[in-house]
Amino acid sequence: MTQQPMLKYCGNQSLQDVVISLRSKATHIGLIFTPESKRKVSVYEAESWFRELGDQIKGKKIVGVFVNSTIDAIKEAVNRLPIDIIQCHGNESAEDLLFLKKQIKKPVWKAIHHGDHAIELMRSYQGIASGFVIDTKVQHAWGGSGQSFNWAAVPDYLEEAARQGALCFIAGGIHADNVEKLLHFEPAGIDIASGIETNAKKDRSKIKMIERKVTEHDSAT
Ligand SMILES: O=C(O)c1ccccc1N[C@@H]1O[C@H](COP(=O)(O)O)[C@@H](O)[C@H]1O
Repeated sequence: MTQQPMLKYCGNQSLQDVVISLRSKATHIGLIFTPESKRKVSVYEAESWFRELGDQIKGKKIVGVFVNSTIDAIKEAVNRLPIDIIQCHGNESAEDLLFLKKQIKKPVWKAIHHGDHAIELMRSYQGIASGFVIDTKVQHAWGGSGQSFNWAAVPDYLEEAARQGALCFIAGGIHADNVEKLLHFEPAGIDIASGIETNAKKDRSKIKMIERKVTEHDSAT
C-alpha cells in the first residue's frame, strides 16, 4: 500500500460547504478571499461559520487562498480566522512571500501555473514556500477553472518539490472520472474546487466518488 494523497477541498463558499468538507476525508479545507473569484468569501462571513463550528474543525488544516493581496488584508484574515496556511495564487514574488512569512508567521504555499518555466519558478521559492499547488494556466482566471493540464509533467513537479522538502498538491480540473489517472503519479496532495461541486455548492456524492477511487487505488498498490 502506498501513502494516500492529502486532499484539499477548496473554494468552500458557505457554512454548509465547510460542514461537507469537514465530514469528508479532506486533510485541508480551502477558502478563497480574492474578490476576483466566483468562490470568494468575506472574512466576516467565514468568521461566523468558524464561530459556529468551534472545535469541529480540529484535525483539518484551514488554507486561506489569496491573489496578490495586501499584507493588511491577509493579516486581517489570519487574525480573525483559524487559518493554518496561506496560499498565494497570484504572481507574488519570492520576496513578497518572504516578507509575508515574516509578518504573518504562518506557512506559505505558492501556486505555480503549469508551463515551460514552472520548474524554474518553483526553484525561486526554495526555502520560502513550504508547499506548492500546481494549477492550470487559463486566460482571465487565476485558478478554479475546472481545467486540467498535461499530467505528463506531474513527476517533474513532484520531484522538484521533494528535492526542496516542500509539499506538492496537483490542482486543476480534477474530478471523479479522471482522478484515477492522476493517482498513478502518486501526488503528495490533490487540490479540488470545481470537481466536487454541483450548482456552485460542494456535493457530498462527488466527494465520496473521489474518495472511493483514492481508497481503491491505495489498496491496489
Ligand atoms: O477557485 C477559484 O475560484 C480560485 C480563484 C482564484 C485562485 C484560485 C482559485 N482556486 C484554486 O484553483 C485550483 C483548482 O480549481 P479547480 O478544481 O480546477 O476548480 C485550486 O487550487 C483552488 O485552490
